[in-house]
Amino acid sequence: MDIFERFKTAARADWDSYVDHAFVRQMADGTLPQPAFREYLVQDYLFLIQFARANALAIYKSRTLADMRKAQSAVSAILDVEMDLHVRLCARWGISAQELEATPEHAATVAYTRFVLDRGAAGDLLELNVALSPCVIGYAEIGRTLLPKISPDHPYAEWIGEYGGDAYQEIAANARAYLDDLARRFMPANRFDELASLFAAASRLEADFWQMGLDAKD
Ligand SMILES: Cc1ncc(CO)c(N)n1
Repeated sequence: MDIFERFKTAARADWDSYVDHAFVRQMADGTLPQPAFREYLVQDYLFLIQFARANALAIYKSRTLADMRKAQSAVSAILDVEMDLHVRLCARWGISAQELEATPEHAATVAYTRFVLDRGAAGDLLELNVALSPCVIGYAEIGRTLLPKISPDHPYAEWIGEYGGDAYQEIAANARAYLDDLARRFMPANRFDELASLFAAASRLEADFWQMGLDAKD
C-alpha cells in the first residue's frame, strides 16, 4: 500500500465526503444546476492562482535540484496547461476573463488555499505535498470514476474529459509516486498520524469547496 492509500484509509470518511460529494454525483448524472457549476468555475480560477503559489512554495522548500524540478513541473502544469484549459472552459460557459479577474474569492476558496499555504509555510516539503495531494490526486480519481459513465453530449463532458483524460491521469500518477518517495525520505513512523489528519483536513476543505458551488444562488 502506498502512502496515499494509507492516508485515504486513515481519512476514509473525509475522503469520501470529498470525492463522493453531492456536487460530484449531480455532475455525474447531469442534474447539477448550471449556476452551481458556474460559481465553481469562477472560484476554481481563483483557486488555481493560489494553487500555483503553493507549488511555487514547494520550489522554495526544496533542498535538491531534483525536488525543485518536480515542483517546477507542477507549477508549469498549472500555469501553462490547466489554467488555459480552465479559462477556455469558462469562456464556453459565458464567463469572461474580466469577470474571472473581478470576482472576489469566496470564503471557502480562501479557507482551503490559505490553509495549504500556511501548513506549507510552517512545515517541510513533505507536509506541503500532503496538503496538496487531495487536490491533484482527488480530481484524477473523480475524473476516472466519472469518465466511463458519460456520453459526449453530457453537459459536463468537457470537465470530466479533462480530469479523466490520459494527460491529467499521468500528472496525478506522478504526483502520487512522488508523495510516496517524499514519505520514504522524510516520514518517520511517528509522523503518520499528524500527516493523516492534515490529509483529512485538506479533504474536508475540498468537500467545502464543492459545497460552495452547490450553495450558489443566482
Ligand atoms: C478545488 C480544486 N481542487 C483540485 C483541483 C485540481 O487541480 C482544482 N482544479 N480545484
